[in-house]
This record gives sequence, structure tokens and C-alpha cells, in this order.
Amino acid sequence: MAANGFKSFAPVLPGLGLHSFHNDSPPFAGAATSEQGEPEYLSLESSQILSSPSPHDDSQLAPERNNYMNHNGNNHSQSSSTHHSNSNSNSSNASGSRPKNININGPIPQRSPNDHSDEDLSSSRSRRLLSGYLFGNPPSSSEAQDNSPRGSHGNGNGHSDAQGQQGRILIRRPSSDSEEGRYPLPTPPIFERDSPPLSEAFKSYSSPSAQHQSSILSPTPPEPEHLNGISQISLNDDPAETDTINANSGTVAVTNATRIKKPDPEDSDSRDGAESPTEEQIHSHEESGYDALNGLNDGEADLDTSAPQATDGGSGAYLRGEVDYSFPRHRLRKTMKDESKIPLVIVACGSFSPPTYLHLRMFEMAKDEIIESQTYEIMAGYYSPVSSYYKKSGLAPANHRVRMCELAVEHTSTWLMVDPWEAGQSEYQRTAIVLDHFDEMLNGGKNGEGGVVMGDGKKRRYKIMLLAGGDLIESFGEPGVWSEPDLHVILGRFGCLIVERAGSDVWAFLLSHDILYHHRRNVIVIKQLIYNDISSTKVRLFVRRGMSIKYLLPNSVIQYIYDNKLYRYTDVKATIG
Ligand SMILES: Nc1ncnc2c1ncn2[C@@H]1O[C@H](COP(=O)(O)OP(=O)(O)OP(=O)(O)O)[C@@H](O)[C@H]1O
Ligand SMILES: NC(=O)c1ccc[n+]([C@@H]2O[C@H](COP(=O)(O)O)[C@@H](O)[C@H]2O)c1
Repeated sequence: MAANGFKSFAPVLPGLGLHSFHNDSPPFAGAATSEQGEPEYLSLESSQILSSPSPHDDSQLAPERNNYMNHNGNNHSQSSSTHHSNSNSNSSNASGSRPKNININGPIPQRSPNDHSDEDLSSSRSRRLLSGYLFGNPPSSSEAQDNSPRGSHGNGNGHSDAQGQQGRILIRRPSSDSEEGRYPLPTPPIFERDSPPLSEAFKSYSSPSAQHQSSILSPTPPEPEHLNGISQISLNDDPAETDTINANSGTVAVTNATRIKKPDPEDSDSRDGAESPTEEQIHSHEESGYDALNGLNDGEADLDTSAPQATDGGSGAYLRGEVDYSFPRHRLRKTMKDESKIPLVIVACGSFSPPTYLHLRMFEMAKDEIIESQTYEIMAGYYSPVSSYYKKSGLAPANHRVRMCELAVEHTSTWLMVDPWEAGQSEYQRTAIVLDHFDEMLNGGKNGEGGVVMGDGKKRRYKIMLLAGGDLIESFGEPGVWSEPDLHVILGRFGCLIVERAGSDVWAFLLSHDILYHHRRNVIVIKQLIYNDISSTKVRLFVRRGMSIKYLLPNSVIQYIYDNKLYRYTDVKATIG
């Protein structure tokens, strides 16, 4: 088995330097640049935005990977000669390098006298002012009932505009005439609703179904796949009895009813994929107080007894190449409660090394915002951990990160799932490709369910939006990291939910970045009303230093980190930044 925990995938390439370790992993040379000033009206030809290449076929979504490297702007203008060149000639990045086969061939619609994008935005601002943000009105019934397959909108901006009209930009604009034309930073929130919406998880948690209750307490041990490194499970006859926690004896508490034996260090299965420390490292960690981690098991794992669980044994077998991939659907809602809304699936791409409470909170923050907007109905949320081929320091092997994400949501959420597809790919997959994969799974006809079934039996497409922090969005402007065609796909065909992050000014960036601004109606900025800046980097560092990470991430994930000896030794580049 490969050192990264995979059995059957391409070997990890030897370290060849920043740009040569793998052509697919950002940063790329030649990228989207941000540009101050009035943006051009950029557009992908509808057929290009709307066509759905197979997840393995990059050719339509993005330039050839190698062409991200060391090509200059001349090549680019060739492919975008018609209209985009205007914008690009202004916005070439400092080095002048550009991806070669930029896939923006389509005509850029000229701004017609009837195109009052700014004015529309302005008038919509007065329609809804909540939490300091503005939302568009719910879609008209004709918009909402649109069952047309992707590509049928045919408005020059294709699907992106049709959906973009409904995902309003959340910029507050000054009402006074004197301030007209300036976009100030958002002001503190104004609450107009009586009470926050009750989450489904909360409602169902208060009234767990008898069925799930009994399955949780039933003396049937979990499938081995779920245990992932936990070698033995023993049941406590009396569920009410509180476990005595003794990490050193090898017994730890998971629920009142369950005791799990810690893995035997000699058991090779339980160490699968984990780093093996040298004698010297072990010694230095003993000195640095690593034993402080032994206090981690003094609480129960979160336990939402109503949460539907996957029945196919989890992702482990798939990531080991033992079984075929199957898209997780166990928490995906197949019908809508309110058919006047747009069915929405939220996807968070990232490292999740490890997943923290912040990563869980991101989805809940997004949910509140979505409920408030009254435009969409959330059907599910997915984590898509990046594969091991993404070159970022501190990445645990993908199989571990997928499993940690699963543990994080298994008993804490009723609507979040983890898709192991991206993590299991044998090369780095760009975010546009990952979103396209979700589209195929959710809306595609071959393997997917082809959308949501409406009351009248017709199908409606799931809208898919990328959930990301402000820092990730700001990387849109970093040369060499994202390609322009990909950004058009991500922001135009899909859409973005951006969670503000301390240290990043999403609002200013939104205004400064041409492509982001162009697709602003498909972008929702989420204000963090309670700032949470838990960082995976710091969590990793705390583990290395033997410090407590409790209350920063779910106990089940802490337990997993401990059991698999993650982050103890190899994260040498970790710094608190
Ligand atoms: N404190 C935060 N506030 C808002 N968004 C965040 C925060 N932390 C992470 N995110 C977002 O969560 C997503 C996944 O994060 P990811 O694990 O890739 O990075 P990270 O948490 O910054 O990890 P690391 O510390 O390893 O860089 C990204 O979109 C990132 O922007
Ligand atoms: N060009 C791209 O598609 C691109 C560039 C940078 C990051 N990403 C994605 O962003 C996510 C988070 O990245 P970081 O952990 O580096 O913030 C990952 O899922 C990564 O794949 C995608």
C-alpha cells in the first residue's frame, strides 16, 4: 500500500519543486487577476457554461493543465479574441502570463439599454433589508418552475443569469443621494424576525425517532468499516451507567452504552496511513507533554440519534480501491417542502485537516442566511475533502480527512454528508471539476437521480453552490491559483456562499474582482455574527505541542486523531499565521 494510504492509485510524485510536483495542483502560472474599476461584462458562451463535461474530462471546463504553466497573454487572446480580450488586456497580471487555452470564446453581450444591472440591484435593495443584507425576492413561479435542462436558457449568459437573478448580491448601498455610487462596508445587522429559525436537527433532536433510538442502543456492534482504526468494541449492559474514562487502559467512552478499545499499537491495520514516529520524536513528545492529550476522552461524542446514517460501510473501502464509488445520498432530500423555492445543495471544498467546529458552523451560518433569503430550500450539504495530491503543508492523507469529516457529521448533523469522490481521485481535481461532479451526481441522468421530484411528478434541478471562507475567495485574485474559465463556471453556473473570515475583507474584494463582481447576483456573503476563527493549522500545532484541542472539534474527531497518531510529527511547516 502506498504511503498515503491508497492502494491502487497513482504514486505520489517525488518532490520536484513548487510548480512541478503536480501540474494540477495550484498555484498555476497564469490566473485570474483582479482589477479595480468598472468591470467588463464578461461572459462564457452559453454552450460552454452549460455543457456538462464528464468529471474526468477537463477539456471543456478549463485549459489543459500544462498550459497553466508559463504561457503568456498572447496565447490567451487568441482564444478570447472576440470580446474578452478587451477586459483581459486591461487585467493581465503582473507577469503577463496567461493560461493558453482559455475557454471563453463566446460573444460578450453588449450592455443594452434595457440592461440595468446596477439599477436592478439598487431597487432590489429596498425590498429586503435584514441582517444588514439584501436579498432578492423569491423567484417568480415561472422561474421557480423552470425544469429546463441546463443550456436551455439561451440568454447569452446561460444558466448563470437565470439563477443569478435569484441569488442576490448582499451589498448594502447608501440611501443618501450624496453617497450614491459608493459601496460602504456593511453596517451592523438589523434583526427583523421574531426568532431564529429552528434547525431541523434541533427539532428532530428533541424528539428522536424510536427507531433510531433503538438502533443506537442496540447491542449490534458497528460494521468494522465504521470503526476505522478502533480495534474492538464492547458493550456496556447498562446504558445509563457512566463510563469511567481511562485512556491509558485502552478503554474510552463513546456513548454511555458503548466502550471502544483503543487500537493495539502492534496492529498494522489500526496504523494504516498514519505517520510512524521515530524513537527520538517519541521522546521529544513525551517531553513536550504529549500526555496532555490523554485527557481528551472525558466527554461523550455528540449524538444526534435522529441523524440518518450511511448503510454502505462508509468511504474507507472506496478510498482503498476495494469497492466502486457511490455518491452519498442518505441525507439528501428528494422532495421539497415549499416548491416555490429553488432546491439547493451546498458544497464545501477544502482540506479539512482536521475538520473543526468552524467547518461545521459554516454550514449552519449558511443555512440561516438561506432560510432568511426565502429563495432557496436546502436539500443537503456536502464536504468534499481535497485529495492527497493537493500540495499543502499539514494535509493528513485523504482517507483520514474523509473519515474525520464523516465522524464530524455522523452524529452531529441531519443534513450534512461527506463525498469521498474528490479525495479518491488519482490526481488533483480543480474545484470547478468537483462542482461539476456534484452536478452530474445530483442532476445527471445516467447515475444521478436527475433532480428533485416535484408534486406534479416533474423534475427540478438541484442548484449547487460552493460554500467557502473569505480567505479562499480572496485567493481568486492570486495569480496562478484559479483560471478565469473556472471562476466563471464556479460563480456563474454554480454560485458561492462566502463566509466572512477575520482578516479578509470580502466586501472590498467583491467589488475589486471583475469576475466575482460580474456574477455578484450569484454570490451570497454571510456575516459571522459570532466570530469563530478556529483554524485547522492551529489545531495541528496544538496536537504537536501536546496541548488540548477539546471544544475546538467534535470529540469523535479528536479521538480519531489520537487513535491514528495524526499531526504529531510531520507537520513541520505548520505555523500560526
Ligand atoms: N475561520 C474561518 N472563517 C471562515 N471560513 C473559514 C475559516 N476557516 C476555514 N474556513 C473555510 O473553510 C473552508 C475549508 O477550509 P480549509 O480546511 O481548506 O482551510 P483552513 O481551515 O484555513 O485550514 P488550514 O488552517 O489547514 O489552512 C475554506 O473555504 C476556508 O476558507
Ligand atoms: N484552481 C482551483 O480550482 C483551486 C485553487 C485553489 C484552491 N482550490 C480549492 O480550494 C480548497 C481550499 O483550499 P485551501 O485549503 O488551500 O484554502 C481546496 O478544495 C482546493 O482544491 C481550488
